[in-house]
Amino acid sequence: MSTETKCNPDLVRERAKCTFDVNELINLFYGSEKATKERRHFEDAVLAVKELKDAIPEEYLSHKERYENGVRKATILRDVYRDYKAKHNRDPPPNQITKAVIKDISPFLLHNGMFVPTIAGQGTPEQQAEWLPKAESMQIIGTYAQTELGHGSFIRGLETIATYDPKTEEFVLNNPTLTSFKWWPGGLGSTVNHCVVVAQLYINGKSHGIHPFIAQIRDLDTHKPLPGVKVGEIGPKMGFQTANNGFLGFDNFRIPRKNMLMKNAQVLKDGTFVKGINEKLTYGTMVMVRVGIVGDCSFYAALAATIAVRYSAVRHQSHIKASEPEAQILDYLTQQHKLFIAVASSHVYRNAYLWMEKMYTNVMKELSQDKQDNLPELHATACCLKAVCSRDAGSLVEECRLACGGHGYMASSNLPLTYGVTIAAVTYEGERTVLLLQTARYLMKAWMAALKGKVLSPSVSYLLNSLKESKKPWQNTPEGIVKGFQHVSFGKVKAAYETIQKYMKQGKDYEDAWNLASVQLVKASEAHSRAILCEVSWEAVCSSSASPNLSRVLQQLAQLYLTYWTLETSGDLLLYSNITKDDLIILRDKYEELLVAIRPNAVGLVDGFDLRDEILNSTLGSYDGRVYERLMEEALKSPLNQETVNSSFHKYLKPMMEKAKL
Ligand SMILES: CCCCCCCC/C=C\CCCCCCC/C=C/C(=O)SCCNC(=O)CCNC(=O)[C@H](O)C(C)(C)COP(=O)(O)OP(=O)(O)OC[C@H]1O[C@@H](n2cnc3c(N)ncnc32)[C@H](O)[C@@H]1OP(=O)(O)O
Ligand SMILES: Cc1cc2nc3c(=O)[nH]c(=O)nc-3n(C[C@H](O)[C@H](O)[C@H](O)COP(=O)(O)OP(=O)(O)OC[C@H]3O[C@@H](n4cnc5c(N)ncnc54)[C@H](O)[C@@H]3O)c2cc1C
Repeated sequence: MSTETKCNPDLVRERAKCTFDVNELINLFYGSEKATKERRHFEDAVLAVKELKDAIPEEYLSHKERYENGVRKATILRDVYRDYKAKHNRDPPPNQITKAVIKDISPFLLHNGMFVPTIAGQGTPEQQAEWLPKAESMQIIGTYAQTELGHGSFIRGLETIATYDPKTEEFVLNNPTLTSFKWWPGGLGSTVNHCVVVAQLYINGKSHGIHPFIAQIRDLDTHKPLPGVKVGEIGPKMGFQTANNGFLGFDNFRIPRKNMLMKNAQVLKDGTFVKGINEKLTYGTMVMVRVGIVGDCSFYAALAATIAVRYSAVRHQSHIKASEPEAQILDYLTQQHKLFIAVASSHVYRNAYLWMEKMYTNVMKELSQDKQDNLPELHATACCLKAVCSRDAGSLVEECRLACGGHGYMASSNLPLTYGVTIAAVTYEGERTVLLLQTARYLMKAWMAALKGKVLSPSVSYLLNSLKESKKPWQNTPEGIVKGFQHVSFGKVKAAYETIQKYMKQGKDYEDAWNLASVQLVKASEAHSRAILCEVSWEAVCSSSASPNLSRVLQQLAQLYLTYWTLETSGDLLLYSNITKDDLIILRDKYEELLVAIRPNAVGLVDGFDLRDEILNSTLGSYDGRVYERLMEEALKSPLNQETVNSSFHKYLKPMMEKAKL
């Protein structure tokens, strides 16, 4: 980090006010002092590579140049990872330094994030032994090709076909229609030479559902598409410009039998199909990534909050009191209302991610012992938390951007790109509504079990408690608020269930009744997610090992989250809990007190995310607060400022002005 001496004086004053030890917060957030040291050490190693620095901002490059620069940097970054591993005999610690290097999304994201994990998770030991060493060492580069032009959400409807030919012991891949073309996979456009292709398996004319296959699609030497492969890039998007998303179609393209990933289902040489213990295990990589996305949401909220809070400490505009100098915009309570929820939410998502990671690890361990009982709970929880955290994080990033006024609209603030990237997570890895409806299926089953007095899984056991406690008075404490959210979820689950029953009594079948109740079902899932986020995050701060000074601030943040959402969803609470109008007025006052209490620590709290200037990549958010200098320095990099008079003056403007004189 930069030294205090060069800092903007407002930021120096802000840091002097901080009531807790920022380093303690950093170590707590990232796990330990050792983890912080190792992460910083690795980040230093990456940033020391001169070739990774961009000569001009990415925005001035063409689509093609941006991609090529992205690949160039991704390969150098990969070398740094490899060297670290060779030297330390372990992978680099979790870090976000890719953001400092690639800025947008790496063309290798899908290779590392889904191709390798799918081989590891869906391959037999022999298949892992064949492909993992090559994939991990980047001798082959791959992606996860599932979505098609016609189908993304409903994957049982995928149209890519893999027909088994027992004579040659091969699968024949085909994309018979335009809508069957793979569309979206990252890196597919021009980067990868392999992919996991998810396709409908046909044996002797019989369909056996969707399965993952490994296909080599480009020649390893020439990189030309192999015969029978049509592949390309899908073009510019809201973000993800360097992710190199592509399309792919096969025409009688043959792959050997061993290329079907067969940890779950298998196809024997003679074409016998052997079912796996649970066909949904084929969807395993998606579950893992959904868990990871909750962690990503924490990062994006932290990044946007760091930029907006630091900028708001530096920016002065208007007066709170006419007799006093222009105020730091951070002193306006409205600004605190916009920003502190992003700081608090980042901590909430982080704690939710750590909690989900544990659940994921336990279930994977159980699955390795053929125990599947907790898989439905994992799937349902990963779906709704991914859905709610990504939508909220997108809104928080956008609110941070708006809170920076005009300068937040500048690409150099890095808030527009951050929004484009964050909001993509609402759609990828399962569209929000679709995932919330998956959770709703689980909630309906849980509710029916609750009605029968059965024991419920831990994440939904509150449904039983709420059933018993519905008469208890409201308590204006964090624990009381957590219970309140559980009551809301309980009420919405019950109402959605009863709506389905109502339609069925009117003669509708279950599917139609489900569709007619689906707005309520989605809202029940959202309420369930909020109840989990509130409970998990409150428990995490209460059980944290932080010092009293830090603990006080972390509790304030967690309470801010609880109170913010109580006020945002007061209608639901009035409907489904015993909260009163007077309780809400007390909580409104409490919320405002929390904003004021957090205010002196705002800069310390975002410093506690320990995001380097290179990761923030923002004129508004750097540690030293040289906002105006950086805005001007970046503007001067515009190609239009490299010449005093642009040729368009002589070509168009001057002739127009002269014509106007006639
Ligand atoms: C420990 C964690 C470590 C974390 C490490 C972090 C690493 C990664 C982190 C960061 C990111 C890196 C990568 C980012 C990638 C970004 C690029 C994006 C890539 C993509 O988008 S890939 C494509 C993603 N596509 C989707 O998500 C499709 C969404 N659709 C579906 O998943 C399914 O179609 C469906 C679930 C909506 C429905 O499936 P289906 O029709 O087959 O099922 P239903 O009939 O509805 O339900 C039947 C039954 O099955 C249960 N079920 C469904 N899915 C699962 C599952 N995955 N697991 C278990 N069970 C499942 C469902 O609940 C039903 O059960 P019941 O019948 O009700 O009992
Ligand atoms: C940036 C980005 C990167 C991606 N990367 C990859 C990748 O690497 N590999 C890959 O395979 N895919 C990738 N995808 C594709 C992504 O997984 C899909 O776009 C996503 O799963 C949503 O599917 P869809 O586009 O078919 O949306 P649709 O399902 O068509 O959604 C459109 C609307 O229909 C609604 N809808 C659909 N089904 C239902 C239902 N059953 N009930 C109620 N409403 C419904 C949705 O709620 C939504 O409002 C990527 C997408 C993006 C945006």
